[in-house]
Amino acid sequence: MLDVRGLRTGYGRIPILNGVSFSVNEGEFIGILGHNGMGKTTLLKALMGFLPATSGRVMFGHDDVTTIQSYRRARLGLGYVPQGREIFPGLTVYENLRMGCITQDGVEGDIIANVLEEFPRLKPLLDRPGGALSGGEQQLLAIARCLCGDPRLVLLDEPTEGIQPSIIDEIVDTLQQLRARSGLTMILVEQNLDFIASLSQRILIIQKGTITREVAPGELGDASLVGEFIGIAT
Ligand SMILES: Nc1ncnc2c1ncn2[C@@H]1O[C@H](COP(=O)(O)OP(=O)(O)OP(=O)(O)O)[C@@H](O)[C@H]1O
Repeated sequence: MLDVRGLRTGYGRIPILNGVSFSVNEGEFIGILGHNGMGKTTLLKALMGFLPATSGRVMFGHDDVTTIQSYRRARLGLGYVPQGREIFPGLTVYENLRMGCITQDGVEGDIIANVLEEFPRLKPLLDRPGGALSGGEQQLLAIARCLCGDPRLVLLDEPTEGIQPSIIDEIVDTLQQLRARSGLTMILVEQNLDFIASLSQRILIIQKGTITREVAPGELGDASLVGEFIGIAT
């Protein structure tokens, strides 16, 4: 579904991604792990087209999306849930979901009702300002808003950051159900090893702007591997 070859990008003249190559099959959940500052968020931004590729190629299905604008990538089925969630705090939960429908031709109310079936916790909160939700509820809202755009591949950046454990479990359950029911594909950037291990089929390790290794979820229990390649204490 996604094939990335030799992708390079950076900020101004500072190179951050130095030739990233990997591929994702339809229905797969792929985790990306790495030290702080290794380029995980930069990779997701480059895949969405928020940062231009300086070289390399990104194929999404049969489409070469390397140079096309972000809104066209979204229309082709790429969805993005940014780090920090970036919901609209002054808009209600329902209005936030309406924003997610902007690229869609269907009936807005039907799209939102359909998505809310997977997010029962949001149903009683529809009239509440997004900024009045807890961090976990905001994360669920950000994922639900993304799904209103009917993505085939979702890029999810550090969804557990600053969120209490009970809602982290709920996010895991929600994403597992989505995978089972809708065959969603996902690239997940995370620092929470339990979270990434329970959702990912394969985990790619990013070091200094390249993918250096692929590990199975079970290998994240190996403290020496985690310390050497990921730098997170278990
Ligand atoms: N807007 C920017 N301008 C210049 N440099 C940036 C910018 N955003 C990020 N960087 C730098 O790019 C590098 C990669 O950042 P990135 O956010 O992709 O890392 P990350 O692996 O997602 O880290 P974290 O786990 O801390 O979110 C870092 O050195 C960072 O300081």
